[in-house]
Amino acid sequence: MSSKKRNYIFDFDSTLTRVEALDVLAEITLANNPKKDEIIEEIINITNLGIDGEISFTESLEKRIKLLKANKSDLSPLVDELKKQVSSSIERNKEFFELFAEDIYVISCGFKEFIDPIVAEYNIPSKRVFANTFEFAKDGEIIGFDAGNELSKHNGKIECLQNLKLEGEVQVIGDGYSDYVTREAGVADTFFAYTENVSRDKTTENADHIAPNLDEFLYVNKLPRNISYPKHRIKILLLENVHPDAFKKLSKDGFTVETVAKSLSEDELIEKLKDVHVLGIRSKTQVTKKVIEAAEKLMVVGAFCIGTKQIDLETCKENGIVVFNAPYSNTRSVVELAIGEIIMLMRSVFQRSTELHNGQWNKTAQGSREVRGKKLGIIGYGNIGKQLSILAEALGMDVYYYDVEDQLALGNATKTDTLKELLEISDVVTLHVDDNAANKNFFGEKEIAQMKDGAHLVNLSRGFVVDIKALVAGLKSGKLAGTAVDVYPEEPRKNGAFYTELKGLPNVILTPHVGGSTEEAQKDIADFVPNKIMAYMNSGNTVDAVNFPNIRLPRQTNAHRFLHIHKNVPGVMAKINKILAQFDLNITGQYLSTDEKVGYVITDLSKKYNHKVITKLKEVEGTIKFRVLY
Ligand SMILES: NC(=O)c1ccc[n+]([C@@H]2O[C@H](COP(=O)([O-])OP(=O)(O)OC[C@H]3O[C@@H](n4cnc5c(N)ncnc54)[C@H](O)[C@@H]3O)[C@@H](O)[C@H]2O)c1
Ligand SMILES: O=C(O)[C@H](O)COP(=O)(O)O
Repeated sequence: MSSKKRNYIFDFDSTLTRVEALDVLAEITLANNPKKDEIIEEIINITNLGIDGEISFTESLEKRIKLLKANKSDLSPLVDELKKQVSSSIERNKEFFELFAEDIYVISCGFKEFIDPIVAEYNIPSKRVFANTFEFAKDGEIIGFDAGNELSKHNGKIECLQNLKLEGEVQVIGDGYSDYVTREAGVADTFFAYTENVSRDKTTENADHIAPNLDEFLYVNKLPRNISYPKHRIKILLLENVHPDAFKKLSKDGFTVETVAKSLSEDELIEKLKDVHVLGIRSKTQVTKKVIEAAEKLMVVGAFCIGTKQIDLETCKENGIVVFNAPYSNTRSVVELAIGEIIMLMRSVFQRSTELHNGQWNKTAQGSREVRGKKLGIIGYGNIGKQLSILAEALGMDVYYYDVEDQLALGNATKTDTLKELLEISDVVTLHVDDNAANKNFFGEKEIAQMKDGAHLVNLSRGFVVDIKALVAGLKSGKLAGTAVDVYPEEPRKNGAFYTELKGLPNVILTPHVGGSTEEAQKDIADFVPNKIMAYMNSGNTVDAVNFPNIRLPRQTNAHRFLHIHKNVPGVMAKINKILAQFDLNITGQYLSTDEKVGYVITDLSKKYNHKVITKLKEVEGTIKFRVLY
């Protein structure tokens, strides 16, 4: 903190509060006026013209007061309303106003009658509030304002500051013309454009700094604040058309979010991730070792899907990057598509449809069967396989399943001991194995040969699981009666041309990896993954992380939290605790979780401590990442 005396000059309307007070007063006074909306629009218009400097401020004030038709008795409800409308970041940093009470002034072109009671709650006495005052008629009607007050005039804040003759540096924080001209006029040293409630181009263009909230202002000035790091400084990049709800949710929480509709190549990703803290992807983006090692600021990767094999999870872990996914959100969508495709395949519906599209009527029952009573073989009885099992039974199918893990049979499903056994009896085989690399070409010539003649194969799992050449051969030879494929060994990064050897074969349903692409699934993912990201960024929680020791933390209240990620080698914890002891910290909680590679220790401590401890903790050999949260 600078030792030089500094004065902080706050604007009131749309800075300390979220609203323009006279607009709120209009809502009150015009509540029963049939022309209310028209008049309010006119008032807002006049307010903006004044704020932007398009008309003189005196003129704007005179016009508004005339339209308002307000009375003294309207001021009390106005104050009550304004109390509810204090800007969020001002509210959460009340402590700043207490600690720096002597240095804070409010200079406003609003009115002391409503400003004084609001800012009094922030420790700003009336004597440090400079604003206009109303003129009342005998019956209490507001008929004007004190025209002798400099703040009722054009450039009144400049004159007010000149008259104040403040010693030391003067910083002005506001959202409009009357604020930024103070710096131009030389009566303020620095102007902060305050954009938490409104952002005007002219104001931001004329600012030394743009402060999206008070957190940023306090951070830039190294002043005590309620949040360790302003959230808008944390950048989130969402790729691959992630549902817009994710953008909304993360932006609302204060993060700066950018979206890109497609996936990016390795080089593009490296370039883009230079200043990114959180990356959101779906199944296409390859987060390779090279990408991770170049992304120095990266803290979290959110897979807005189930699969995580596109991410080098180990390298992420070694670099202290936590990975989350959405293991359940799109499972129902996949199951519904699988059911639909099983029926379509067994009725040769796509074939009949293609014929008609080509102008050929082919009414036939050949190659068209009901699913009722047929045997469905599910390979991979996990989240998707199990749900499919239930729905298929509801349709009257006889369900068999094979899984490398011991899985409990749901409903009346029958477990087979071997894959061969399942293949030999099933009329339709459907693949729902996970995306682990060992499953590459898991289903090939041998497995197809073991299937019943005229059976069908469905693959909604991963493209590399099936040997496409063997599948094509199986279809061409007539061994298989049809197939539905949603996933391919190579998939393009964005929509456009695509080729597969399966193209043009009869009774083959091809879809472009849309098993999980439903509104419902994407919306659910856009809720689930951002919640995980926010829980980690805001409090350090790693519950459900796929590559990281899981810690569920209580919310910290009135404490600082040290989050230390380190290599899990002997002695690191001892060194950390030795440093904490040396600095005599008042520790209120400590949580540790490790795996064979990393340790994640969280220490909660009371707010007062020697900040040198942070440097010492960062210096501990084996430290991967360290951050402080409060
Ligand atoms: N097409 C899409 O849009 C889409 C959408 C969601 C999920 N998926 C994919 O679907 C697959 C299944 O997802 P899930 O959520 O059910 O996964 P899951 O992890 O819950 O279940 C997978 C099951 O497969 C079993 N398994 C793995 N390898 C096997 C093998 N060789 N033989 C037999 N069993 C094996 C596992 O033991 C596990 O029980 C994944 O590959 C996932 O990526 C695709
Ligand atoms: O892993 C998954 O959840 C599926 O493959 C869906 O991936 P997507 O989000 O890229 O459609």
